[in-house]
Amino acid sequence: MTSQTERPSVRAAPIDHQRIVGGLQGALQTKDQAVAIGQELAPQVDRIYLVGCGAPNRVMLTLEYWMAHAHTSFEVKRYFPAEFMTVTPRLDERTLVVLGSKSGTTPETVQAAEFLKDKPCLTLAVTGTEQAPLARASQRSLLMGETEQAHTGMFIVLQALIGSLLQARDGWPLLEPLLRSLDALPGVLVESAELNDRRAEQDARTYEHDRILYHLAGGPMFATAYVFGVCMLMEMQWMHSIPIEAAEWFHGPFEILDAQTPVVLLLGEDPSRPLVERALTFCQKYSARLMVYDTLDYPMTGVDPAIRPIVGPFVLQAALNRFAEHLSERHGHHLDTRRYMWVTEY
Ligand SMILES: N[C@@H]1[C@@H](O)[C@H](O)[C@@H](COP(=O)(O)O)O[C@@H]1O
Repeated sequence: MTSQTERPSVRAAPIDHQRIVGGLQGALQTKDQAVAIGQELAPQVDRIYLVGCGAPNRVMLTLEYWMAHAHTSFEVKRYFPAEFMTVTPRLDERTLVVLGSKSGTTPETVQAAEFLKDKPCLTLAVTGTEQAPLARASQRSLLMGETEQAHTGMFIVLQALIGSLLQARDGWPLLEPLLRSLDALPGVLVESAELNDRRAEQDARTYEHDRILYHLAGGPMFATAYVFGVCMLMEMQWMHSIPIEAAEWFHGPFEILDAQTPVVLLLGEDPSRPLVERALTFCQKYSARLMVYDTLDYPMTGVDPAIRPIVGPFVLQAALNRFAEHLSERHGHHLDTRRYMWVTEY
């Protein structure tokens, strides 16, 4: 670790209201098209495969969770693109394959779309622009535009699509409050980042020298444990940072906990909350080095109460982004620095 005087000048990016809200306008406009495609495809499709790497795959995890919870009559399965091509699941004319990639250039995701070209199924890409290789290789696309906010943008578009499919096919009653709440989400991200900034800075000071962090979450909130733990701290800070499902905590992982072990616990308002609360009670007994982030602490202005559990993972993500920004400043390690990804052959 470099000392204060030698530390390279990396600064936590300020919270830029216009960049966040402006960066999500493309996704908000496209969500109406996503709803229309959902209504059109609902009677034509029986199986939905959700295919993406990294963060898009975890956005899809939240969709898969809510579709199971709604007792959907669709068969739904989520895949990593590389695995999707080796498993080659059933693909027929009543199969919809949704491929998500923020950049639209991730090789495995583009290869999966190419692989599907001579199959009878429907393909739908969710990505930035129509020039993206993924959009070119897919039959249809939902586009978010060029944006730094593609993570939440992908959620907005995919959740609108899935909400519409669920309403048309299974009579899901929450589409209208969902769409209203998605309109409010960009402002909520700014609100949540601002609300957490001071605490995030304090947490970054407290945990600056820790190189190992565990993240505990359940249900759809596991997406946030993964994106924060792996995409942000492992990939962007080179920390040993491990997300664990709360439902699995008592089946091995809890043996690692001692009084020095830092754990980030993420609590949402979805049905998995009691699983995380049980893990929290245990952690409080054996360690004082816990960071508890709870969506109940966030007002989510403009979000319908019934939709809070659905958007909760993205609200905590916005709050935790501040923690990553402040850690990057204290580590002198910019969030864009990679040693292998996009730099070497792999
Ligand atoms: N942290 C994310 C990864 O999770 C993701 O795999 C990669 C490619 O993502 P995409 O296919 O959305 O462009 O981008 C970032 O590095």
